[in-house]
Amino acid sequence: METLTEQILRDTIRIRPDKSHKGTYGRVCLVGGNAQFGGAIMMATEAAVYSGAGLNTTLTDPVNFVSLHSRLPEAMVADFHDTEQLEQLVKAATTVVVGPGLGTDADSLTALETVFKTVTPAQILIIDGSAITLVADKSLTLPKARLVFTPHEMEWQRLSGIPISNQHNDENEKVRAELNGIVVLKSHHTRIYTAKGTYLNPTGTPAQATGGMGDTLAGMVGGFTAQFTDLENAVLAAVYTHSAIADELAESQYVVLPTQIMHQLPRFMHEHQALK
Ligand SMILES: NC(=O)C1=CN([C@@H]2O[C@H](COP(=O)(O)OP(=O)(O)OC[C@H]3O[C@@H](n4cnc5c(N)ncnc54)[C@H](O)[C@@H]3O)[C@@H](O)[C@H]2O)[C@@H](O)CC1
Ligand SMILES: Nc1ncnc2c1ncn2[C@@H]1O[C@H](COP(=O)(O)OP(=O)(O)O)[C@@H](O)[C@H]1O
Ligand SMILES: [Mg+2]
Repeated sequence: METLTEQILRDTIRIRPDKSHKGTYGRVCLVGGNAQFGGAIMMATEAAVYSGAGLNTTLTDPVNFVSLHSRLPEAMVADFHDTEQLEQLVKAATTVVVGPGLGTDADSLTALETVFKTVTPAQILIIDGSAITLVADKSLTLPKARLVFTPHEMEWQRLSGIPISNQHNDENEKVRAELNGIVVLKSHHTRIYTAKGTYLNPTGTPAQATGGMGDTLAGMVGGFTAQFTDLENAVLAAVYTHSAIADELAESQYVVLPTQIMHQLPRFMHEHQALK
């Protein structure tokens, strides 16, 4: 297992060429946020926007439209119950993030199944939170796409069948290979399983142990993968950055809020950008 270093930032975060526009930096489509968990998709969306994704559209329950827009006018919104619109927006995306605050009721399942039916092999699909729980509970067939799973240990237990106490590298890698994607197994020592290798994230702090922290990471993975070309590096850099910013803030804070992390992204990415 390789331990990540700051090098992953220089390998991934690019100095932007002058000759570029919003279309250059990818389209993220985020699906989630039922009436109970609107905050989750708002945090994921805000994290994608602050990561620098060029265009961001959020499909959520309409009860979340006003609150999302009032804090984040940069994002576009649509109703996740509208299957036709969901299909259109998924088709247009570079990266789709599904699951933060999606919930597990019949409407949530319909939205997830529509995403799975619509996404194509060239597209990146980040499967987080409730979407992981639904895949496990309903034994859903995964689509052919560039898949990235972001489970915490309990979600990984549901999806992989491996109890938390037995989540060792060999067992985890075996299930990752079956899933045919990248797995970000989140914990106090997050490990990332890819076809090329297994990585340990050395950054992170218990000050991060608060609701919405993973929703924020899912949005960042969305933003990074939509704009940086190497999928594996983009995922690794997002995981490293999320917790490295938390470490900085935890030097003077008892708890670090997800919204504080995302607001540091433009500054942190500026400090770590590099030429190819
Ligand atoms: N503000 C919001 O709207 C929030 C919405 N959320 C959404 O709520 C839905 C349910 O997700 P939850 O994760 O809360 O519920 P889950 O039921 O999926 O998992 C939480 C349970 O897993 C246990 N657990 C064991 N190991 C863990 C680990 N390493 N990390 C985290 N939990 C671990 C926890 O103790 C807890 O009992 C998701 O869609 C999620 O996105 C949450 O992210 C919380 C914030
Ligand atoms: N003690 C800890 N040390 C380091 N990172 C932590 C710790 N506790 C939680 N985290 C991080 O916080 C995030 C929690 O994700 P998740 O449980 O999905 O949150 P939520 O669904 O509430 O948004 C993960 O990135 C995890 O690595
Ligand atoms: Mg989560």
